Amino acid sequence: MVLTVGGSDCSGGSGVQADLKTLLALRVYGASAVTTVGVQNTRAAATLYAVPAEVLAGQLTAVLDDLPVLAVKTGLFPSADAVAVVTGRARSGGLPNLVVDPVLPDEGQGVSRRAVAAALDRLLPYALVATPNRDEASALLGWQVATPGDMARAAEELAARGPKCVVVTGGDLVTGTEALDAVWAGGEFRYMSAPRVAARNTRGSGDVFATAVAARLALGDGLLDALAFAKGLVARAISDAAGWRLGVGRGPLDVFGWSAG
Ligand SMILES: Nc1ncnc2c1ncn2[C@@H]1O[C@H](COP(=O)(O)OP(=O)(O)O)[C@@H](O)[C@H]1O
Ligand SMILES: Cc1ncc(COP(=O)(O)OP(=O)(O)O)c(N)n1
Repeated sequence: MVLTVGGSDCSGGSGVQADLKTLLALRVYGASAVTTVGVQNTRAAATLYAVPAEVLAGQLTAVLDDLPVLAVKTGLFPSADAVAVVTGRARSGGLPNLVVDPVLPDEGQGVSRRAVAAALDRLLPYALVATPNRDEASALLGWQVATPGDMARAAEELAARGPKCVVVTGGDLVTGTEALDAVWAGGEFRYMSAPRVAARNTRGSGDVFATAVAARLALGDGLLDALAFAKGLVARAISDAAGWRLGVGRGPLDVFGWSAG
């Protein structure tokens, strides 16, 4: 089973809702610890209502002290304090196969994006895998990650901070026909590529990708196999959702493959 730690997206397209659906699609039991409640939909960015740090800590204890968690995935945190709760558990060795998707909140409403990024930097040493997109990698590193070459350099620099593997995802990088991710794993670099799907429904693609990695690790895959599986799943799920009209904005992925029949 996998524990996902992240924000609630009431519209169901990202956050813990996307994670739990992805786990279900992969026949992996999922538990969740909610860091923040997002009021959001396909049109509007989230207004976040943080769950108190002690409630987050209580959720982690309730799940980890009882259930056989084989991998943990983290997503959106509303504050540095919330990240610190998870880092505390990680430090005591309690978070197996930790996949950190360093989703950053928007600045404002008392939220400091910079403080959350700094706190995530302290969680990274405990991660087996980190999966920042270009924007998140830029915030963590303090320089602009723009080109595929930058993504490669960013993956290596972030790996030097502790994770065994870093995938800098390039979902928003339109440079041709491929959706390109930069992977640093086991001291070696490679690009991971799949045909770019021309689709508007890509909400939660980072969540689906990172959760699929955690799920496959929990099922016993090696690291590179888990990454390859997740890459294929996310491309297929974006493609299958291409005809969906769930909300007027950027809609969710078809993780179950319903459209494919
Ligand atoms: N249009 C697309 N076609 C195929 N793969 C995509 C597309 N958009 C994103 N991906 C893939 O989805 C995964 C998540 O990447 P990304 O969208 O960058 O994450 P995030 O949602 O965190 O910004 C990556 O493997 C990326 O290459
Ligand atoms: C609650 C919540 N909202 C938004 C996100 C971001 O999801 P992600 O997959 O990283 O990015 P998009 O593809 O939706 O831009 C989240 N993780 N949690």
